[in-house]
Amino acid sequence: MAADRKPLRIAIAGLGTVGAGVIDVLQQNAEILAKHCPRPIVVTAVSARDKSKDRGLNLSGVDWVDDAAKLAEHPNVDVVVEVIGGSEGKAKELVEKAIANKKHVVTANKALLAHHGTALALAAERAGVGLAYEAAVAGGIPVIKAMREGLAANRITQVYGILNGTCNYILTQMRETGREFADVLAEAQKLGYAEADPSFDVDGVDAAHKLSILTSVAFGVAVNFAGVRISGIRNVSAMDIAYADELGYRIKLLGIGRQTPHGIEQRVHACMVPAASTIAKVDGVYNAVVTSGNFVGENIAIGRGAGRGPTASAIVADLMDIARGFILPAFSAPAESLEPAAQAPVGLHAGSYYLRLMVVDKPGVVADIAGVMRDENVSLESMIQRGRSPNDPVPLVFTTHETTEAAVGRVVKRLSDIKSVLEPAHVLPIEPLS
Ligand SMILES: NC(=O)c1ccc[n+]([C@@H]2O[C@H](COP(=O)([O-])OP(=O)(O)OC[C@H]3O[C@@H](n4cnc5c(N)ncnc54)[C@H](O)[C@@H]3O)[C@@H](O)[C@H]2O)c1
Ligand SMILES: N[C@@H](CCO)C(=O)O
Ligand code: NA
Repeated sequence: MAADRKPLRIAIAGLGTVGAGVIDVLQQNAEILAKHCPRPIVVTAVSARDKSKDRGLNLSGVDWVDDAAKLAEHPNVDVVVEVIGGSEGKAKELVEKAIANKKHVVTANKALLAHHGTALALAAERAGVGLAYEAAVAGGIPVIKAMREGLAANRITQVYGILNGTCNYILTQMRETGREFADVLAEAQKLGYAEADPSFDVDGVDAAHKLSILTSVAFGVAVNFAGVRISGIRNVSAMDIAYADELGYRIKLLGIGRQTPHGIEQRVHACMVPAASTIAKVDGVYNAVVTSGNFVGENIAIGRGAGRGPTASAIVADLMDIARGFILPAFSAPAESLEPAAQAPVGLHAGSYYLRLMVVDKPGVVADIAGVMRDENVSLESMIQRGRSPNDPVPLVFTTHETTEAAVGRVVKRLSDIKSVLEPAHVLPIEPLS
């Protein structure tokens, strides 16, 4: 059968880090794309906030549209590439209108999909168009493709990983160079890794957006962002990073999705992982996604999770799939069948924990703390107490044997009532990964 060689006409909404990257890939890799894909991919229209800005891009012959939503009804557009960002506003309006006008959508917008993914997937299926978003989860790593296609024969029991490049970059730099959090964040922003509002990165929200999408693809359920228990890395201090090293761990911001007997567990938080584990060695802007399938076993993908090139690479691959006529349901299962799933209660999470307390160094303080742990049935695995300073707060570090999040929560609350404990406890779960 003769291949369809009609150009695939695309519109790009947003010409920032990712939008400009898409144009780079299409132009610089034109030859390789022509080899791999029967239909040329041609940019016919663009929209961004500031028309006069010099972006160093060659946009000759490309139609500039002031209102991005108008790209949805542009007569010379088959696919809308949405790289504006944000779960509401112009990005949502554009994507909804594009689908309604039977145009395929490729997006890097995890916030939009985390909040409206199931409804958009349903609309796309009913309209007979593709909704592709490989760039939205773990940037350049083809994780959606891997899970939806390569691992499709498996029952997935768990998916977890490093899902935010900015946080991983910050934690790596803090550990390796001792630099301050704010300093490293500014650098991640300059490198184009961070979200428009970087609190989405450092408070774990971006990783939670991605996790909610991943769990939907992995477990065949409706996207449930509200079901993710979220915390970020703002409270991870140089002291915790040093103690992690001493205890044989690294601190990583992980997103973890698991099937449990109580429902689906979705968590994003900084945690300690064994220094010898694969994930501990994934540093800088790199992301990693580990999937467990009942026949394939464990599968690990590592690559750059943010930045102009890797993100654009994923978007152009999605465009090539559309050009090849290869369009799958957005979340593995047909959108019609995506049901909300029961979420496991947070307090039931079982595991070991690291607790750092800042205390007044006086007799009896350790006994008081140990008494609280005994009362709550939390068993200690180790304790580090170093240095003496009658005038300054001193750190006291504990690791526990397996307990529950609820029990640790009760311990933390009761410790705050002890006068010699000067700050709320710094708590990090310990994940026994291999
Ligand atoms: N930067 C990354 O590494 C990365 C990686 C994966 C996904 N993403 C996602 O890609 C999207 C874009 O991110 P970015 O880093 O390129 O952001 P950016 O801030 O660099 O670019 C955003 C672009 O959108 C334009 N824009 C904003 N509001 C607009 C509107 N109302 N109409 C038309 N254009 C508008 C801006 O002018 C700008 O050109 C976001 O959803 C982000 O979460 C980014
Ligand atoms: N801000 C995101 C971009 C990639 O999704 C990150 O740092 O991972
Ligand atoms: Na990806």
